[in-house]
Amino acid sequence: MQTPDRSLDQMRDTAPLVQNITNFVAMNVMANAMLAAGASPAMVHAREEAAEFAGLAIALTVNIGTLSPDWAGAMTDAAAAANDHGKPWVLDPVAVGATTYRQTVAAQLLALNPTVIRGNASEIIALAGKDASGKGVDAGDAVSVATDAAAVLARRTGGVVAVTGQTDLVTDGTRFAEVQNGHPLMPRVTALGCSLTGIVGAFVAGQDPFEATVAALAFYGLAGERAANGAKGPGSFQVAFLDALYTLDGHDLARGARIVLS
Ligand SMILES: Nc1ncnc2c1ncn2[C@@H]1O[C@H](COP(=O)(O)OP(=O)(O)O)[C@@H](O)[C@H]1O
Ligand SMILES: Cc1ncsc1CCOP(=O)(O)O
Ligand SMILES: [Mg+2]
Repeated sequence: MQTPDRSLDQMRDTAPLVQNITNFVAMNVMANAMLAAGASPAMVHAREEAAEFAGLAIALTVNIGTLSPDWAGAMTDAAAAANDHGKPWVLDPVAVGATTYRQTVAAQLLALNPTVIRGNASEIIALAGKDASGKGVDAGDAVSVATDAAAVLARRTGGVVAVTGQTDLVTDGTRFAEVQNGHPLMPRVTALGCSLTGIVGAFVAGQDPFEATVAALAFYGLAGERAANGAKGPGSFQVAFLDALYTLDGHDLARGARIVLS
């Protein structure tokens, strides 16, 4: 398995162009997080150009946080184009369990076999068609409760599923990894899950999806730990978090990643 520090270095060496079709809340937060980490984000969602841009970008991320019909069409077009071009793409099924419309669009996206699905436990459980306890965009279920749903989705899509929360879980249906990095201030700042999806997109570009996803989660969680050191609350944490994504290097990650494989 490639070590997470090598994955980080490879991502930074290539500074991949990642197309993101994300939500209105996340757009700025996510672009800044991706830039700080060393990637090159582009938020491109018009249906007239989304698929064409997917051919230019190295990877695509799709997030259903503030969904509307026009955007949903751009999402399926871009994901299909990414598949046609052999580019990896990452699905963030924000609040999928909340409404029938989200479930319908998420099912269309799932049928396009995302390379990686990244969501909180309630989203992963709902996406697998089971009863979840999500509260809008926030999780109401523990990550451990989503293990079976994650494995089912991974086998169904042939991709990787990452369930995030207090301790993260990554699986490709066969391999499982627990990523123990992170800090409780992270879910107190909006769009940090969405931003992580963008970071995963940057790591999977040209890398093994399972290894790259594990590395991205460890890197992100460790940046959260570093940022929390000295933060007074969500406001100062958010600023320090951007700095930590920028300053954290391969040596820090090799020392600080807490990953358990099974
Ligand atoms: N209670 C927690 N303790 C430590 N890290 C957390 C906690 N909750 C979430 N995180 C971290 O926050 C990041 C975003 O995950 P999450 O909050 O699950 O996403 P979302 O915002 O989509 O619900 C991940 O890196 C995750 O590990
Ligand atoms: C608050 C909100 N409402 C619709 S999308 C969104 C952002 C959700 O971000 P995250 O899933 O990263 O917490
Ligand atoms: Mg989310």
